[in-house]
Amino acid sequence: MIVIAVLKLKEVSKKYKSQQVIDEINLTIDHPGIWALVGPNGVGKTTLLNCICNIIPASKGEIYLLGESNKNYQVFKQVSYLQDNTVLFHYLSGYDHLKFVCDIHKLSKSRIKEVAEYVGMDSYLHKKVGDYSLGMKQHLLLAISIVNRPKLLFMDEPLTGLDPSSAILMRNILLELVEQGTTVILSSHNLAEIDRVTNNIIFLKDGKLVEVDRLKHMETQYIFKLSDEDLGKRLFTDAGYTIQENSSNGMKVIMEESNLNQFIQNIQNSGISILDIQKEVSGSEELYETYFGKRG
Ligand SMILES: Nc1ncnc2c1ncn2[C@@H]1O[C@H](COP(=O)(O)OP(=O)(O)OP(=O)(O)O)[C@@H](O)[C@H]1O
Repeated sequence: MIVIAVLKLKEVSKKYKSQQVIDEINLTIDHPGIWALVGPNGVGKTTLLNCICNIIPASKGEIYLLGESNKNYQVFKQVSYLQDNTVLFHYLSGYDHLKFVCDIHKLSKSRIKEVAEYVGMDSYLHKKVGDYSLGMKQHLLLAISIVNRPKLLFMDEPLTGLDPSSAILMRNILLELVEQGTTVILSSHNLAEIDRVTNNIIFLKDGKLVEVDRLKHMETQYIFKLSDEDLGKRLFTDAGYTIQENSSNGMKVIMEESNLNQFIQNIQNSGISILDIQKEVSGSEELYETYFGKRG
């Protein structure tokens, strides 16, 4: 059986004058899920998404969406792209925008109300976009991008301006879309939120993509605060653990969860008390630091 890739990039490059932003990248995504495109400001995430969606032409290479070339505009019946809010018209209402998109996709007007309710913007649907807040515009962009129930959805910084409850709503909507078979590729700087929705991270660095399965890099660290630090240090070293950090919070060690109880026993048998134990699971933030160095 031939499996048609949801997204396929073949040797794609993009140059602005002499600046090589995307450099002969290859990528195949062949099953539904969420992929996060991550990299520092100015690295080329928007450029790449724009090339994929044929908003700007790639300088070189081939791009296939749902098995079709991105030059075949028909494919965009099933593909959506949530761009930044500069694509919105201030003098039109949310309803006007959605009506326009529904007309293009030949969807009935009832879908406008349905999607507005779904993303929580029904109370300001008829207001002019010029009077929207940043978060309200983001809700509208989300509504526009999902109104056609896309099979493939690209999102450039979808969390911009969202308050915590809107971010939770966005997360739930993304997870629901994936359950229904949609593939989502989103760029975001919000690594904590990315960790909540996916383990598939694609780093963009020096024009190249690095695909990472976060699960394979996840480490559990425990911070132990003990009544006797010197004896504690010796216990860790004797058991073969390296203390990663020693601060007023305690001593941080990488330890598999299955070894924790045994180690607690060792500590208790040695006669010292455990004042506190905290657990930390490394996420995209730590992975990001290995590729790009510490943030801020
Ligand atoms: N139209 C353009 N003409 C010339 N250079 C451009 C153009 N658009 C973007 N660039 C340059 O390409 C590089 C990548 O920009 P891009 O907006 O794709 O980065 P990004 O990763 O999306 O950044 P951010 O995280 O800040 O949104 C930057 O150096 C930018 O200055």
